[in-house]
Amino acid sequence: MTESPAHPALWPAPLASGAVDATVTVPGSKSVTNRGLVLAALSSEPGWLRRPLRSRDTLLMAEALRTLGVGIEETASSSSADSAGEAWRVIPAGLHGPATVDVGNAGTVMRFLPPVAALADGPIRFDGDPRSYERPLGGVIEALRTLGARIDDDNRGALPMTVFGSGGLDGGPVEIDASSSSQFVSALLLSAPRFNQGVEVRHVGAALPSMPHIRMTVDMLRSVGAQVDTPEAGGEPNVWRVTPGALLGRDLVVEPDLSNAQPFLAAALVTGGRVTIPDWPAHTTQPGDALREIFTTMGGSCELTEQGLTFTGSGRIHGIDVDLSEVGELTPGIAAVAALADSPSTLRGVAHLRLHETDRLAALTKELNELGGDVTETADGLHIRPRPLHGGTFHTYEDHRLATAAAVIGLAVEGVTVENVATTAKTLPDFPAMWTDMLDPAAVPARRA
Ligand SMILES: O=C(O)C1=C[C@@H](OP(=O)(O)O)[C@@H](O)[C@H](O)C1
Ligand SMILES: C=C(OP(=O)(O)O)C(=O)O
Repeated sequence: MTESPAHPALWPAPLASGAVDATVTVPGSKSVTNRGLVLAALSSEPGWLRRPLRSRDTLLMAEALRTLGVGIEETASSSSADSAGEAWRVIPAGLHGPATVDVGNAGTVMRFLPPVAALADGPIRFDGDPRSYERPLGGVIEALRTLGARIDDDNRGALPMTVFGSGGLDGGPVEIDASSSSQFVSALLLSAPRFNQGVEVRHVGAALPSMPHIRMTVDMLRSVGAQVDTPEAGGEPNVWRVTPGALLGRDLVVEPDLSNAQPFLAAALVTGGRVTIPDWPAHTTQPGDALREIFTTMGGSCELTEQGLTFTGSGRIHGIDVDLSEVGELTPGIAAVAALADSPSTLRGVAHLRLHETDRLAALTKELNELGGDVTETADGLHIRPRPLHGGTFHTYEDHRLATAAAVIGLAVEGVTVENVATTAKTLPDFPAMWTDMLDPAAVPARRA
């Protein structure tokens, strides 16, 4: 539905002239912002989101909630905790249809909002980018039907579709195969305090990916007063229960997006330099926190201080054999670094990436090989044997993480151009400028004047 840029430009990825040495302030987490918006919209009193991410995915979420009747005001923040000085004030209201929701290609919007729509009164139509029609949604649709919703999915198990909200949902027990996306489970849990009977979600089927994102859902639900039973807390494996009840309006400061910190940390690794990310949380459910260990194994070292996380490259990059099923969204950035390493890598546990923004395994294989790489797809990941790479056009398939991965390669390989770098707007609209600033921090005041 939303227009993509008509002629995606070619962006010459800058070659690093030496070791980077920069402090990079990374905007808020997509996953936290979009959960925070949904929970605030379902609360019984107004709340705040401070330092929210403003990117395509989060603006689509905010717009969709507004369309349903929720008040979301842009406001200068009064909190000293918010040095960015910006916040969203969310004012819950009755949820109404008819309405149309544009999900773009945001997994969080296309999965988290259908349960919200089932609580509205009136039909809510869901549509999005062509790729959104291909991304898995059937589990959410079937689960909502089991819980009492009426849904017309003309594409049978996918978008576009209409949820005929009836002002409430029975809820109760439901089985779901969420092996294609953890967001199925998160979606049902997030709205469940508002279901008449709450929910008992039982994942059946193959392994569930992205567990940290489910923990994020549970933590954020609890922080607004929801009662959630989890497998970790001594419950049954693969079963989550949410008790019905009112949610509190909270004041939430959104953490920096640690997965979006990845290309900048990778720059330190690839150039043997140093990058500091301020406000790196000491405790977090974000999967990006795993980069501390993964990139250290690949050749750097890191230190968490009051200034943030400082990652220092050693000048050597090592291959890695790693199961990324918990942190799948880090795969493109790890693959980029692995292609520049001094030994082969095996990335495992990420078959579900074939159904992300693009088929990430196929796209990484093709694009790295076209630059001279030697990458093969496995059933559930990639084998990457580093080779000397050459310049060329790196296609991004409207995938923000392909674009940032290409920029990492471009630091070390002359003549890499990135097709449609603007696709980074999905979660990081300022990426090209942030990248340039990182490479030449001394020139930032002049550039920004
Ligand atoms: O819940 C979330 O915020 C997310 C969960 C993960 O989805 P999958 O489980 O579909 O990989 C992740 O890849 C995505 O970027 C964000
Ligand atoms: C998989 C991703 O996004 P989405 O939320 O659209 O699933 C991602 O950001 O890597």
